[in-house]
Order: sequence, then structure tokens, then C-alpha cells
Amino acid sequence: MAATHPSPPLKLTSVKALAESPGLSSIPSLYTFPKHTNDEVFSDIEESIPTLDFSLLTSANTDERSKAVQELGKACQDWGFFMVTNHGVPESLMKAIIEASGEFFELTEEEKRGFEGKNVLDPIRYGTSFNASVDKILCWRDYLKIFQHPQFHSPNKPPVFREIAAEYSKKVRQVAREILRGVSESLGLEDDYIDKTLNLEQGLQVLAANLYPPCPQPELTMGFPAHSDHGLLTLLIQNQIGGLQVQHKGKWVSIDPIPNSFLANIGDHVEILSNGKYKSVLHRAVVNNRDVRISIAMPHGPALDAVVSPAPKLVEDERNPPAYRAMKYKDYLEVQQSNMPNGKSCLESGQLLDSQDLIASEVIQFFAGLLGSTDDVVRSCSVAL
Ligand SMILES: O=C(O)CCC(=O)C(=O)O
Ligand SMILES: [Fe+2]
Repeated sequence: MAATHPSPPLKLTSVKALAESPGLSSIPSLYTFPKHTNDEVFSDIEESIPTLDFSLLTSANTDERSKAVQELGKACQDWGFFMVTNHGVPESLMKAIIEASGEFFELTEEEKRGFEGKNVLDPIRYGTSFNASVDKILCWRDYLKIFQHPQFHSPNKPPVFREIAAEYSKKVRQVAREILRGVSESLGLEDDYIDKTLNLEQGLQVLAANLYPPCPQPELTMGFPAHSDHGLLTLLIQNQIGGLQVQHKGKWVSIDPIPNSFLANIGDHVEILSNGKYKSVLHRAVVNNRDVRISIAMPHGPALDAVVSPAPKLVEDERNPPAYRAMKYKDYLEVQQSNMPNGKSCLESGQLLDSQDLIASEVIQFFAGLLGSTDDVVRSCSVAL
């Protein structure tokens, strides 16, 4: 009897190779997304996305700074997204990291496969779609995700990548930390509350380069389906080709790229920490049939072993009980990165909805207190509850 061999792992082609295949006029059905009733895009929106002038947030003039902090808080509450101008990161460096990422995607398929990650927490992970080993529908996107902090990692190809990524990440991290200081203050907390409680000195910073090649049937597919970001704050740049849409007041709004600025959004862990005062906002990337779009998203999160829970100061009166259970960032990240984006389902699974949930949370905290650490208790409860 012939021996049975395990089937070889499925090697998916990149979307880049697929898009470049000669004569491609329609997309394979695996890339077709179902239409939703709320897919309509708001084109006549009167408000525009708020802008944070970073130089005012870091101003030595206390009036100027407190006004900037106030505006930042309003932007977090009203939109969850804002543009950041006058941030001090050189435009040439922003262009250089987009170009270096483009060069990475130009490597041969075989070279890129050398960087395929096996685990969602591998520090260098090249891939296609979101998590192609589990995705039921494939996204029109290739990606490269690299941990930049607390340890710096870089692919060794293209040769320019390492130096540019190191410099870019360092500068962007300073901007992110400063904005998070303002977010803390705007919530009525100490300005270093987030930094200290979530150990940002060891905070996770990821460089996620997204490649969206032109697509012959862009309206049928999705570059990146609706999701909110893990972590605290994402800073995103793009190659001046639009595609990002943000959910605002229940409708999708297209965000046009503004040269030399960052698009910032708060992540799920600010929602948890603020006990829902600031909500992480759904966003998605659509594709087009003309231009290659590259975006570089940089999520900044707590230290991987930090346990995130609503700030005690924000839940101290009984009209405002904790709405989220304490969760270890690393556990959250593992779950979120292993599943196809599905709106805010990951965050919602950690929401405390009723008094039974609240009792469960108190039980966790009680046992955590007995053991002197929330880690193990939260680890075993957060998945099961
Ligand atoms: O490409 C974009 O504009 C969105 C990317 C994104 O949302 C992400 O990487 O989390
Ligand atoms: Fe995102």
C-alpha cells in the first residue's frame, strides 16, 4: 500500500504576482468580499478630520500646550482619527521608508518567502492577505510586518532597509510617545500615566508595510477589511494614493492623504484604558485599478507583558463601572492577529456587559491579588470568559 504523505503547506502567491499575471481581467473568486448594507461611502461630509499641530503639543507655552491637549482629547472622542502636522520627522525619511518598502516587495517571490513568519508574533513576517493560513476570503494585499521595538529587527534585503527603518522608527516612536502623553493628560490622568502603567519604555512598535497592487475589479474585493487597531496609537503614512476609509457617524469616509503628515488613530488599548471614553474606530483600505498603493502603519502598544485595564481614576464612581476586563497585551495580540479582521470582535470579546461579567472580573482581580500577579489568572480567564 502506498504510504500517505502529508500534503505540502499551501503556498499562496502574492497579490503582486497575481496582479502582474498577463491578461488578468477578473479576480479569482477567493478574493470576492460580500457586500454589506452599510458599505455606502459618505462623499458630502461637512466636517473634516481633525488636525493636531504637534509643535503646539510640545510647546513650552503652557496655554498653547493645554489648548492642544484639549483639541487632542476632542479629536479622540469625536473621530478617533486625526492628522498630525509639524511633527519633525523629515519628509525625506518618510519618502525613503515608503521607497525601501516598495523595493522589498520588488524582491523575487522566493526571496520574500524567506521572510514568511510561522507564528503571528514572529518579529519579521512577510505574507499576503491578513493571515492566509486561516482567511476564508483573501484580501488584495501583501504585507511585511517587523517588530521595531523593544528589539529592532529588519530583513537583510533590500540592503538600504535596515538603516532607514531604524531611523524612521526611532523618530516616529518619539512622536507617538509624546501624543500618548497628551492623551493621558486629556483623560485627566497624570501625563505619564500611560507611559508608566503600560511600560512604554519596553513598548511594542511594529512597522507594517502594506502593498495594494492595482486590481482589475476593485469594487469586488478589499485591501484590508474593516478593523480597529490593537495597541495604543497607530501612525500611518502612504504613497499619496488614497484608499483608506474611516467609519464616522456610521458611514464610511474616504481620507485623502495630506503630504508630509501622519494619519493617527487610537487603538483598542486606549479604549480599554479610558474605559470606553475614547473608542478605537473601524477603518478599512479599498483598492483601485490604476495605481500601486503602499501604506506604512506603525502601531505602538504597551510592553508585551503589560496587563491593560481601565484606569482606576476613570472607573471610581459607581455610575461608571469598569466596562472591560483586564487583558495581557500579548494575549490580545495573539488572538487578534490570528483571525481575519472582523470589525471590533476581538475587543468586544473582552467587554464586560452585565453584572455577572463584573463579578467575574472581580473574582479575577481577587485571585490575582492572592497570587501577587494578574498574568496567569488573566491569561487563563481572558480566553475562557
Ligand atoms: O493601508 C491602509 O491605509 C490601512 C492599513 C491599516 O489599517 C493597518 O495596517 O492597520
Ligand atoms: Fe489599521
